[in-house]
Amino acid sequence: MIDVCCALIFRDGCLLAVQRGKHSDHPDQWELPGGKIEPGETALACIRREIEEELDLEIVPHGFLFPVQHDYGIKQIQLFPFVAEIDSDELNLQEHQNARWLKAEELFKPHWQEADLELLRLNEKSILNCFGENDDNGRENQRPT
Ligand SMILES: Nc1nc2c([nH]c(=O)n2[C@@H]2O[C@H](COP(=O)(O)OP(=O)(O)OP(=O)(O)O)[C@@H](O)[C@H]2O)c(=O)[nH]1
Repeated sequence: MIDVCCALIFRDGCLLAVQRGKHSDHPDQWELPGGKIEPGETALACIRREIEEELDLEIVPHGFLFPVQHDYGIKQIQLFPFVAEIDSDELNLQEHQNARWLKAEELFKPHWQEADLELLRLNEKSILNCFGENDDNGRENQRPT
């Protein structure tokens, strides 16, 4: 079982999704930024390191969601999701070919990796709540339902 951490990063009521490279496992599919936990590393240290390496960003994780286990046939992974926010607008993609900020109603639009799809379905309610967090201007009321 491969232990992998990933981050649900929210900014301005949107969730960050990133697209894997053309020559990676699962080419062109979308995922949450993150990566494998290294030996001796805590999950928290892992997610901070991976986000720094992949996006050139510092995050302060402030919550976590239910993990999922997924069997891809050739590999089995366990995915540990953290929730985090960032202030910066500056994403510097180091490994991914693309990034997009999803609105709540776009959550299932990207072609997610299978494990992510399970993770999003399992945690859907909590994730939808995160889209509205920190929005005390009532802006969420103006979103199409
Ligand atoms: N980072 C990340 N990996 C995911 C997600 N969902 C998912 O199934 N995976 C799988 O988890 C594994 C993590 O691999 P990775 O390539 O991102 O990890 P890493 O940065 O440590 O890679 P490396 O071994 O090339 O250094 C891959 O098999 C990937 O397909 C996700 O949302 N984020």
